Amino acid sequence: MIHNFPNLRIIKHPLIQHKLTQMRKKETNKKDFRTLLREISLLMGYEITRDMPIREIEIETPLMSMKAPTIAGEMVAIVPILRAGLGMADGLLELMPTAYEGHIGLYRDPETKKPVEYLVKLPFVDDRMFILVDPMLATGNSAVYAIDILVRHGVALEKIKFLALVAAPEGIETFNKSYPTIPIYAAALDDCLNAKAYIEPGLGDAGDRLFGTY
Ligand SMILES: O=P(O)(O)OC[C@H]1O[C@H](OP(=O)(O)OP(=O)(O)O)[C@H](O)[C@@H]1O
Ligand SMILES: O=c1cc[nH]c(=O)[nH]1
Ligand SMILES: [Mg+2]
Repeated sequence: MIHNFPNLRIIKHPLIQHKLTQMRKKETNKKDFRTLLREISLLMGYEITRDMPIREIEIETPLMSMKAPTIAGEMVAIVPILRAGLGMADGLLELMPTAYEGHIGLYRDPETKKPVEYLVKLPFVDDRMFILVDPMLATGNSAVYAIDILVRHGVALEKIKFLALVAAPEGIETFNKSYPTIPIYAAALDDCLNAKAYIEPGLGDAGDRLFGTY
């Protein structure tokens, strides 16, 4: 089925695609699942920070002074939606060790599929770019709820990017009902949700595979 999601950017880098396939395999163990998620997130982080602002500063090399580029403005904030988002934050922090990190703890009520909030801790806004991360965009309820929190916290819509690993069309539909201008980066757009609102073909329960829980 052809979808038209203008704010969806599927990152097709061969290494990302290869590693995602490895993650999807049901026989991939917790250790490899976590390592692969960190590696993919680092690679996706490279892609989504292409438009970071740069400014010139005066420096001295061992030979002479020069004007050199450096990252401008406030350092980005990486905000994983707990728990599975933590697996993606690892890779982004490896790429940007000085990034600030916030946390939004949500779990999806098994019955209602609605998010239940259990923790919110965020850095000061200071005109900072906020990268919200969660591997799975299934119904989209968690992502929308988390962005609602960022907006209430004072983050401007144009300062928010959403980074997922696998997205379902239903999740993007829901996301775009509230936030059609916020870019969604993903490694794959899968087919649909099953009766339990799991993404098909998907990769199972990201949090449980990451932490060995059930
Ligand atoms: O788009 P949605 O339908 O909201 O589903 C996506 C959310 O569901 C899963 O989290 P879960 O509630 O299983 O918690 P966990 O990450 O701690 O495992 C997943 O990690 C996403 O956060
Ligand atoms: O497929 C899915 C859907 C929601 N949450 C997950 O972890 N996996
Ligand atoms: Mg989760």
